[in-house]
Amino acid sequence: MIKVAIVGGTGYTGVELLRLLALHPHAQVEVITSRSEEGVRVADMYPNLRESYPELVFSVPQVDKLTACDVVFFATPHGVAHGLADEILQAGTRVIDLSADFRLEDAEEWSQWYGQPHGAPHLLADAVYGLPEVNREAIKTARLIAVPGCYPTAVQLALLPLVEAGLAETQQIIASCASGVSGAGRGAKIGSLFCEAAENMVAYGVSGHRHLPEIKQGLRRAAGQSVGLTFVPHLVPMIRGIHATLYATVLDRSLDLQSVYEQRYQNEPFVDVLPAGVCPQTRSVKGANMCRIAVQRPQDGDVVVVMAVIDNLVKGASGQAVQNMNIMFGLDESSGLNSAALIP
Ligand SMILES: NC(=O)C1=CN([C@@H]2O[C@H](COP(=O)(O)OP(=O)(O)OC[C@H]3O[C@@H](n4cnc5c(N)ncnc54)[C@H](OP(=O)(O)O)[C@@H]3O)[C@@H](O)[C@H]2O)C=CC1
Ligand SMILES: CC(=O)N[C@@H](CCC(=O)OP(=O)(O)O)C(=O)O
Repeated sequence: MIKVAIVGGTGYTGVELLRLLALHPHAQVEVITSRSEEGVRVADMYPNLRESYPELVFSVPQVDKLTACDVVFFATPHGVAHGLADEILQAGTRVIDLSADFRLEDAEEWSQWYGQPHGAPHLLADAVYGLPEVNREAIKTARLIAVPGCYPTAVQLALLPLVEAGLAETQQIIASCASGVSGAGRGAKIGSLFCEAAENMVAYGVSGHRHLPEIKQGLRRAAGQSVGLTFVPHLVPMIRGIHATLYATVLDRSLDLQSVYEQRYQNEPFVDVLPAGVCPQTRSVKGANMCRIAVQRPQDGDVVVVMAVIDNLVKGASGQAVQNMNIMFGLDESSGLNSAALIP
């Protein structure tokens, strides 16, 4: 059994890790932290997990307890893993960070977008960007994983087949995306209140969202050159889900893009290219570690429209984190991750 610690167990991604790991045949959660809920039983805070974790209690983060485990997941706000990862790694425990702390290769760029100094630039060389569909080999031997952000997961998976093969113009790609409210975390914020978010749709971060440099970094690696991207996220009144719509100009209209996408992802357990003409729905991935993608070229024109959906808390965060753990520990990549989506 892999001994697991979760730092930040009361947040949405933390409890999603608990839910997924409860179904995992080769992992056991030994430590779960919360500073505000110290001493509270998981079973009392999350009754849906009563049978899975009857004894597990939230404790404050203590390095010796974390390093007694094989792997530590950070489901914490940005900057927390910077402060703790080094000591944990030095003790031989692996780290899977769901925050953005190690996603950008350039510490200076990170501090510009995140508004604080980078707390562990010396660890960046060890960090592997945990998008298995791109980095599977590097993940196998990694000690420190930077789990991609939710929007970056959907947008990159939607665009990779085009940019890797140089099939689209790469200077003016448009990403129009929508997220459910759980993407903003569990902390109280005006914008997450029911009366603000229900029956409403609003764009935000139009002048620059912190996921822009992460997406551009991934697309640059895939394309072998810098990519021009306009990224506009929206908040929509659902709890879970991301819907990404990408617009790009194809270089060759005669290409069968449906086949290109099907071939690129034919061996990927968690990417599903839908049949031609079918549009993906967020509810088809709710609770599942899956990205469903569709590609169309309306009216046989130059513009390709790619649509991708994920559950922000699963393939966009905790599910992808478990997928990384499976790869790092030499397990079947799908261990504990095969559940179907929840409908409705
Ligand atoms: N929500 C989403 O859809 C996604 C989130 N992410 C990222 O995952 C991370 C967690 O997100 P989410 O679950 O939404 O966040 P939440 O705000 O819901 O939860 C944050 C958790 O971190 C703990 N925490 C806060 N500050 C500290 C600290 N200084 N030291 C230790 N623990 C701390 C909190 O517990 P306590 O204060 O009691 O210790 C809480 O359990 C974030 O970096 C987020 O950006 C990534 C992809 C998607
Ligand atoms: C709806 C909403 O607020 N979404 C968050 C992104 C989700 C997320 O947590 O992404 P990270 O993993 O990069 O932190 C946002 O726009 O900042």
